[in-house]
Amino acid sequence: MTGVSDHATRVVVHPSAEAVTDATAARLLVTLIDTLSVQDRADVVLTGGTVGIATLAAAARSPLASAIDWTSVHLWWGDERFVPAGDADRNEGQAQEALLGSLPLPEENIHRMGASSAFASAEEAAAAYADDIAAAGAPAWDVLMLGMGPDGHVASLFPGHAGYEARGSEAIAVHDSPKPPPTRVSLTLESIRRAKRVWIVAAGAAKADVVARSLHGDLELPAAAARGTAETLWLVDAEAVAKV
Ligand SMILES: O=C(O)[C@H](O)[C@@H](O)[C@H](O)[C@H](O)COP(=O)(O)O
Repeated sequence: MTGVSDHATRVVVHPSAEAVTDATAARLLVTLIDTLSVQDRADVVLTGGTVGIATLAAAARSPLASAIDWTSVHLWWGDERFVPAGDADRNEGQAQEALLGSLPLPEENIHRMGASSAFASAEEAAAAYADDIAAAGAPAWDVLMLGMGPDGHVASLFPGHAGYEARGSEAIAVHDSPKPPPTRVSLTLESIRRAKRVWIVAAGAAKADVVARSLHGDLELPAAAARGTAETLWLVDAEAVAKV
């Protein structure tokens, strides 16, 4: 894909899931401090999932969070569950509770994907999100974090599903997701691959098979195709790399 460099994927192995989330939170906050020392604005794409949300909770506990000018940080999502606003399944609600609510973030910096209470279809929510991204100048995401499912999905791009192949748009509707809830909105692989830094966070033995397959370049798995233009990092625990 154009613009994607051929840098090697790097794997950082931590001793436990907790160490993954603590270290990823610290890495995110330091990267934001660094980024905002050389540019006016940073665009970060968040992920749902256990590890992703625990990372945000770890960031909330970190003293580094107070060293960041949050008015210059814009937050986006890699995917969202198409359920009503306020539903406990919403990735943005979980992120709000874990971190966003404790930060001095202007509301206009929080780019949530649409909920089913606001949009008639996931297609409309995806189109509105693509418009939001275009209005922001289609940023090269400074950091894009992705959780990974035990099937090798990232965001809501699932192996063998049409969404993984989608081209020509920033965001898509996903139906019949193998992971509930079934209807979702996701960034496309194209949008993901515009990121400067892609960080895949994963912990636990249930991920060991797909971590090994992804790192061997098995492109049936969306996780293997998610790469940044400057950096592709796997931030994992020892159990998740046991089969590499
Ligand atoms: O909407 C979602 O469910 C997530 O965005 C999803 O892509 C998640 O990140 C992975 O499934 C990993 O989740 P765990 O960390 O809970 O295994």
